[in-house]
Amino acid sequence: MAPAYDDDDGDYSYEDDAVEFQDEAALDDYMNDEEYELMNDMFPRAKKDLAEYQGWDNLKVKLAIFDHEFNLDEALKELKRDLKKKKPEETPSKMSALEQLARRRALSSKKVNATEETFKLTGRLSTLSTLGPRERNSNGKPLSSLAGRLASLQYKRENTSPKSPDHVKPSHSLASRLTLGKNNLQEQVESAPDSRISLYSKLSALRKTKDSSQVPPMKEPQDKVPPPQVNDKDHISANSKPPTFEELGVVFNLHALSDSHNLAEKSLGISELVTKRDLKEKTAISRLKRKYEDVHSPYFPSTNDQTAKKQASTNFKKQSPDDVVLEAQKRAFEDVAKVSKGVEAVTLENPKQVSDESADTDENDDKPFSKEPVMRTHNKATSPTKPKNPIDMNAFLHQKKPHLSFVVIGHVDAGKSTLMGRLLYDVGAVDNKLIRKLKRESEMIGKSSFHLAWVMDQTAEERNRGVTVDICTSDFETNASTFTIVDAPGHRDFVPNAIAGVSQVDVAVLSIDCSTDAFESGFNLDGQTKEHTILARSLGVRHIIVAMNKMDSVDWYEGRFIDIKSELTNFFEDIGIKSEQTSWVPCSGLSGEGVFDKSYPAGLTWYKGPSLVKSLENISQSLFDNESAEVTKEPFLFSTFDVSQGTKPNEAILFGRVESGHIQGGETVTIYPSEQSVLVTQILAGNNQVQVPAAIKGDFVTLKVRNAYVEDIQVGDLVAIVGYDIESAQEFSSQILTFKLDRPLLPGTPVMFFRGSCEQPARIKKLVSLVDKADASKIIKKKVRHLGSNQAAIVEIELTEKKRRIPLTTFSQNKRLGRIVLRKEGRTVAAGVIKTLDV
Ligand SMILES: Nc1nc2c(ncn2[C@@H]2O[C@H](COP(=O)(O)OP(=O)(O)OP(=O)(O)O)[C@@H](O)[C@H]2O)c(=O)[nH]1
Repeated sequence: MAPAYDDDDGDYSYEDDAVEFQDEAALDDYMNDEEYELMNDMFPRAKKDLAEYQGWDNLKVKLAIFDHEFNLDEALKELKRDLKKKKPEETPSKMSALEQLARRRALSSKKVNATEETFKLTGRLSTLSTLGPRERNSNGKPLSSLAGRLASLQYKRENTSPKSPDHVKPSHSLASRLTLGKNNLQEQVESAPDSRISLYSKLSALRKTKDSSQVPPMKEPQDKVPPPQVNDKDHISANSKPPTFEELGVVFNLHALSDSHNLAEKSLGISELVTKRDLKEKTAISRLKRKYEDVHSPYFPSTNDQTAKKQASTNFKKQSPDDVVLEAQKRAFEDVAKVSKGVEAVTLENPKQVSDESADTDENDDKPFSKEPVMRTHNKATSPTKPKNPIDMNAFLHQKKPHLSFVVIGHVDAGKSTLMGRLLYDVGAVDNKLIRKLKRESEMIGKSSFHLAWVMDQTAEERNRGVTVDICTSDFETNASTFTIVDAPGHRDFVPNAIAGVSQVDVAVLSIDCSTDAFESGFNLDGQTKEHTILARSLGVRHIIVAMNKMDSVDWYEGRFIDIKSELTNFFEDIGIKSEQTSWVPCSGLSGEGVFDKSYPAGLTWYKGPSLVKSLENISQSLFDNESAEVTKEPFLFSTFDVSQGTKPNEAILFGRVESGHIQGGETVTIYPSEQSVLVTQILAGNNQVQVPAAIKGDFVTLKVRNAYVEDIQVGDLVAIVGYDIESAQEFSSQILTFKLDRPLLPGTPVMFFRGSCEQPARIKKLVSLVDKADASKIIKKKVRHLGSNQAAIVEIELTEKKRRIPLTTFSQNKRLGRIVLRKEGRTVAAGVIKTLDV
């Protein structure tokens, strides 16, 4: 029978002695915390002890331990009585010592040979000169794996070379790097001169038959090169030693590697190959194919077990979650590039010269778009409606806990998700059952340290709304405050999502990986620590809490904390973040010290400040104290992060953030730019979407509205109380500060415009003037031809998506909604504020 749950003390209680468990998960969930910990300690030991036995599974072993009340010896005794021993040949420990030695030697010599051969081949693929000789230890064993060396070479290239316009950066994961390398190799082979392609076409064709879904079809050379002739001299017998590429007469022309501009895109860096000598086609190709696949299999060096190897290779050939998102990003940028191409073709003097090809067309209308926006507007209400059950807002504010939204930013792998998973777990926002489930699932794929990071992902999956805005939010509560976490991905390719995330919050938690060398790689190289922080500053984040994370990995060493803090403080000063806007908390997301209430290790005496959660509570309270008075005076403004159709006709569900003022059920609001006035029927808040009587500035809520035309509402639309009009515009003047630029910004330069969750293709229409960075009212220069790095300027910006205007507010109207970010070719090029609309 199913275990019963005792709600009072949070423990499971036995209703019946004969409890049956269908699977391991059921037993895990049945145990209380203490039992679960004991089990986690004993179970691995039991498994080890039963290695020579067959016929057991995890549930059986766990049940035995559980039934013997965690007396491991007794449990094992009983299990061994019931189980059969494996046959001698299946038990390596039963082999004679000599046999074991012989087997080990045979295996290791096989592995060394394979690795050496692969290294020869790969060395040529990725240029030996760049990799350098492989470091070995005193026993002659390689110090780093081939895959590691390839990944590090790739990493160096990505981080030292300018990026080409449409470059989509590879995922940081090794698997993705190697997959990308494989694809780049393919692309380069496709562009190789026809006369040199014959061997490669064969390789490609072989690969294509095997994995047609992964590899794009190879272009056939225009003039086919006759197959290489085979003569006896060059005959390679099936029994001979596998040839190296030199023996096969194949060399790579590496001149493309010197082209530093394209280096980042070239991945493994092969541009051409030339067949020098003839070879026996069949044997050579099958060998090459094997080697090629081995080299490009991310799993190659790790195992000799063929089944495992095959399974792993198959798994790695599937698109990883990273790859799926990267692919979507790539498509999005391709669309932008298409639009930008059309935009570039337009001269400023004659903006209507959009070529027919690049002009956008409506699916239902074959005509190219006109300059006039295609947008349905509705009848805007002019008089407000009263709340259905009016409440006294002052009394409501008095009893309401302060609310704070924050984003977690930082370099890839800085431990952001783990930190948030830990935080949610420790404050009680996720239950034990979920954590145990995630632990089991992550252990199954050998990534047990990720189980806390999966907490954020898990909640994201459960909340469909994350899909549109590509960020996820999670609510939690402490005794003092309520919070909304906005999770921003660290990877460079997700910066647009990070912008959307950062622009929705009051505070940023900057996660810094304090482990040895990790901070440096996230900071000094082209990492996201700097870009995210600059974005946070540009988008009006009020306070940055620096979570000095992974301090457990440096034994809570104060010197490390001080070094990183001083380097970051200099950087903060450079970008105008004041010291009173920052707090510093040493912590470990993995083990929990410094996050909520887990105390620091006894040895850590140098930090006496608040934990991460306490720091968040302090800021939340002080912002609330300073601003709650304004809430009753400001007009209600709301930005939309997600829109869906309600269950009733003409009902829309809008998820977003209250940007100013307050709202109650029964009030009428207008949605811009479609100017449709709708009635707010319900306000829902929190992870459980509980109905609340009112929402105030800073709250993340869902508004159920009636009388809506859902098809005319989009992410990024603004909602305002009746009587407060919002302009919708396509052109505006802006005061911007440029970032580090590879190329100057010119009139006509296409950019991607970001305002909160709203993202639109745009272009710089006019450079009006250069202004003083400290005081924008001081004009330094008029008649500006281009903008370089780190310059402050007044510019006119034009949105190039003509079908729909977007609702805009100036900075003076709303400090948050008036902020913008401009990106170009995957890089943030400027940030600023909107000064005036429709210039
Ligand atoms: N020693 C130690 N390792 C940690 C800590 N926090 C995270 N890690 C490890 O660091 C790795 C990355 O952690 P994540 O939480 O996935 O990092 P992330 O910043 O969310 O990664 P992205 O979302 O890919 O940018 C995982 O292997 C974690 O187990 C910590 O406090 N101490």
